[in-house]
Amino acid sequence: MVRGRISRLSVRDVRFPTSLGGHGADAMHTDPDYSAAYVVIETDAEDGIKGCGITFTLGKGTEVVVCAVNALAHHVLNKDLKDIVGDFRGFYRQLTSDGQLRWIGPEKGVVHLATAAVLNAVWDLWAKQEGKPVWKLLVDMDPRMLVSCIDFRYITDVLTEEDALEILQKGQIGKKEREKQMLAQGYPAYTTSCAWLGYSDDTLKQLCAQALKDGWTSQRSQFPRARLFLFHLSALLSLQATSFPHCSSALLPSDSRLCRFKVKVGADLQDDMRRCQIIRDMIGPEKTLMMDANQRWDVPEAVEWMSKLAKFKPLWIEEPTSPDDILGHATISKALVPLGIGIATGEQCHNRVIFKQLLQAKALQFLQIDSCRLGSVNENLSVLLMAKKFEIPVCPHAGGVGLCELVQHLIIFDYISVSASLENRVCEYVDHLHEHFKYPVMIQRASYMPPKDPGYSTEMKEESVKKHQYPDGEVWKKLLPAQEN
Ligand SMILES: C[C@H](O)[C@@H](O)[C@@H](O)[C@H](O)C(=O)O
Ligand SMILES: [Mg+2]
Repeated sequence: MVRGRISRLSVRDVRFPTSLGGHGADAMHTDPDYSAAYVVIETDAEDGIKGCGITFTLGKGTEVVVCAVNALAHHVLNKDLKDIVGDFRGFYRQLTSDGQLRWIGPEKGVVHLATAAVLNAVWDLWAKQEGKPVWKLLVDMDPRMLVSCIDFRYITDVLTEEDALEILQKGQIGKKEREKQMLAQGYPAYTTSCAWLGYSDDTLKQLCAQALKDGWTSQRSQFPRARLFLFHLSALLSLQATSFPHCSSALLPSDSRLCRFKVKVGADLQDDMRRCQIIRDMIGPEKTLMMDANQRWDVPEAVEWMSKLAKFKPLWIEEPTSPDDILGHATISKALVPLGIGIATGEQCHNRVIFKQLLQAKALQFLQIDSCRLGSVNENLSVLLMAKKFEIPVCPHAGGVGLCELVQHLIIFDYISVSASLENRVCEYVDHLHEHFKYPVMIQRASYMPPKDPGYSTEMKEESVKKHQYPDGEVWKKLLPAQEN
């Protein structure tokens, strides 16, 4: 039973100096300090349970998000949790429709990242009070209740409440078996942490060798390059995506030694050629390689560059151009069809509207939700359901601090209650900073094992928060004078 009135909201600026080691660096974000605006909400209930939420940022931006969280706080304070979750759609809309703050959004940028941090804390609190991890709270929730958490404004032309309900009701079939399967085997992951752009060739080789040894192995399915090609072709011939499912298990090889790695590209073509060659040589010709350009290119440049990198057989190119350029993505997607390269995007798609249009324009083959970029579970639910309707596989983004912890809940729920499929699906994993969380992710045999602790896995260790708080935490006190000199 949910209980308590929200009596306090605090937000802290927590930063990790990851840029010093080149961790997380890509073609556009060359010095990322993985950071979080860390929100904690408390209630007047006697249980003392707190809700913890984050949004992911890259250092300097964090203080701006912290301001935005404070500006939103009055919408949450003194509210009964029962009233919030009893009309979650209304509450979501209240936060995103603040008559003044909406002007600096709407539903995008800093104010939306702040909304995500606050709502992530609410979901954590709710799940903790129910004694369940968020994925399980969602899986056990009645479809009508799930639908009542979603704001359908701006997407009813492709997904109505009735459509959503129908999808979720169909998802009830076989749910128990899929839950058992998840608990036993976990959700398949791929790793990005070997090949950040800030790493030397030696580091890349060393981390790649280690990852191979640790078994970044495909346990159930491999992305079928031939099928991907056919899918693109069908799109070109204007066939309905639904009439041509691109993930028929019949054609999937079941080689259990297949691996999944992502490499950063886009800054310098010669470097990319060299680094991709190193990885391909190490992982062999059959294993899965993804590439990520982090929005570095113009549309024609993306096509040209990827034509050169095609020989390394990437499954997808991620964020080839501006995340706002829906038609640009569609053009790139069409051009890369004959090369068998899919388009993945989403980590910087502001909201459900952008995802709607990417799907409508057939501009992506892999949809990457993000647990902090979108308005928390509520908005992610709408995107998972749209992806299901368009039969586009969801492969979540998780490169950042806390993103793996959060997004595992969404993708496990997606499998059990929405997609019912693992074909062409894989969730990103990065091996950084998990030690700062009270309930860190658990990876086994290259799969996310469903978390069992109640909540959204976002609670950080108080000691870590204190040490990394910016600018007065111990870590920054030592670093800042050195950086100023
Ligand atoms: C700055 C970050 O590390 C990004 O490079 C990262 O999120 C990346 O795009 C990813 O896909 O993991
Ligand atoms: Mg990326």
